[in-house]
Amino acid sequence: MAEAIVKGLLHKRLTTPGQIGMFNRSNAERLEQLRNQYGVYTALEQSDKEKMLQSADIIFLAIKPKDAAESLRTLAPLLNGRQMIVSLIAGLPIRTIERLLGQTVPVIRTMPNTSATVGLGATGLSFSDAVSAHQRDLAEELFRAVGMTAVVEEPQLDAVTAVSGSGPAYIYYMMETMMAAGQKLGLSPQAARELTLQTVLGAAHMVIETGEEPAELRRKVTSPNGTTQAAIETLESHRFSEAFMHAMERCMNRARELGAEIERSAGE
Ligand SMILES: NC(=O)C1=CN([C@@H]2O[C@H](COP(=O)(O)OP(=O)(O)OC[C@H]3O[C@@H](n4cnc5c(N)ncnc54)[C@H](OP(=O)(O)O)[C@@H]3O)[C@@H](O)[C@H]2O)C=CC1
Ligand SMILES: O=C(O)[C@@H]1CCC=N1
Repeated sequence: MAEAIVKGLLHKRLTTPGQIGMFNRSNAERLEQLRNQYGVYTALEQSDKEKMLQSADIIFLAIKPKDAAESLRTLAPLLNGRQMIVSLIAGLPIRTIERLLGQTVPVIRTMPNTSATVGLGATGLSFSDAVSAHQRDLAEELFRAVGMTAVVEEPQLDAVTAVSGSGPAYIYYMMETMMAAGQKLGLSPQAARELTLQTVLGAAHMVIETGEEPAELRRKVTSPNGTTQAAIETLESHRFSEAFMHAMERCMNRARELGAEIERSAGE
């Protein structure tokens, strides 16, 4: 996810590689690849990581929820009151970030998605009380450079995760199935892939460019007693819509569980 944002920011020329520093826990090969590909600074040694954090204006937290508590505890003594923290971590509440840091700092909690890589990301944002108007504008500008943004109340970020954070995976899952089914029905792998891709792209563009609701556009594809009706009825007989609704609820609840797990470990 960090790479998606860096790639998007550089592509839009919102910053320069020399203003970006990246590090991870231990994967030197991955850092070398990022340095070669984007020209960003990277740090391997602990002392270099600390210097990078101390001199940063904006610190992006792009670590997995399971690593959040330890990382935030390590980060706490390196803060100088001037940095702004931007968290991408699913489910992790601002209050837990502040608790783990042991201080009140400007925290921007976000839920982006990987489509930021190609400038078509969708990011939900919420702000802690310590975030100034200027910092809000800056954060929105950063994420607008890689797609669209929506400012929401913090609890709604878990719903944003269910819709757009994890959303690309649902579409890829559907595409995988459409391609496999196309092949099973006799198309070549290439034809099944190309037709699926163009169908997904075209459908999204139709909603954007006609301004019509998906339900209306679907109605226009569905001839009475025709092929589409037969397909949709089959999906409904398998409770597709209900299953999808359950999946998204489960996604949102999982984000909350992840946050609660970190909160528990913050108290230990
Ligand atoms: N992937 C997605 O589509 C989205 C992800 N997110 C959120 O983004 C976050 C990152 O996810 P994702 O990019 O998929 O995960 P990745 O596993 O790809 O990246 C996590 C990175 O964190 C590094 N890391 C772990 N512990 C530390 C540490 N103590 N200090 C420094 N670096 C550390 C890892 O380094 P190393 O490899 O060396 O261990 C790795 O580079 C998650 O919290 C996720 O919820 C949000 C929206 C979408
Ligand atoms: O699967 C995950 O936990 C992360 C958060 C949103 C997308 N990927």
